[in-house]
Amino acid sequence: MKNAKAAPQLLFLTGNAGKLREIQAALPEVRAWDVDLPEIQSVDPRRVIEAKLLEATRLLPGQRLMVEDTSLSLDALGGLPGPLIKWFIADGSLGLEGLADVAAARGNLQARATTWIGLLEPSATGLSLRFFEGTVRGRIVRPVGQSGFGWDPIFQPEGADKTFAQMTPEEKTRFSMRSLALDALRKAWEHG
Ligand SMILES: O=P(O)(O)OP(=O)(O)OP(=O)(O)OC[C@H]1O[C@@H](n2cnc3c(O)ncnc32)[C@H](O)[C@@H]1O
Repeated sequence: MKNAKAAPQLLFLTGNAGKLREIQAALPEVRAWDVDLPEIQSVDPRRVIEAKLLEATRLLPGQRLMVEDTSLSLDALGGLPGPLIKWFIADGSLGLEGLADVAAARGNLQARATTWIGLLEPSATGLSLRFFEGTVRGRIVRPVGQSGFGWDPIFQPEGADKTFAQMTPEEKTRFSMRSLALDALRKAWEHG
């Protein structure tokens, strides 16, 4: 089995149940580690991921660790909020409606969603850190749909006529940035 060496101790550092569900659907051997680590602020997700992984491996040396960062970038805002999306859609902030309003008011609905996965593994020479990325383009629409999580209700990926939140989990998997990042990771595993 190609993934045999991935089992069973790949720890996914996350407190997000939606992300965990989707990652485990693709990689059932992944276990969650919901640890509260300081998160540096940067518009480069790789820097945020790397800092988290290095802190985590200090706490739990010798483990294979995974961190994932998913961002939503609006062309109407020059690529923001990107990795800061969580704060834009938090309660009391702009929210999904507000983001959709901004995109519509600026006359540009184009957006891209990107998942970065960082993998930190013990290696013969110390630690190996690898990144895997997946991006899909789409458009921002008024919130619609009940499934999924986060900003799923306002993102309609290219090639689909509904938002992630209107899709079944299988449909979202077919269109999602996370699937592309996971494909890249699996390819790297297959090639050793
Ligand atoms: O503990 P971690 O894994 O860091 O979880 P998080 O919720 O902080 O995760 P991110 O920074 O990657 O996510 C930024 C925001 O984007 C949301 N999000 C992540 N993946 C998503 C997806 O596939 N669809 C919709 N929203 C998503 C997520 O709920 C956050 O509000």
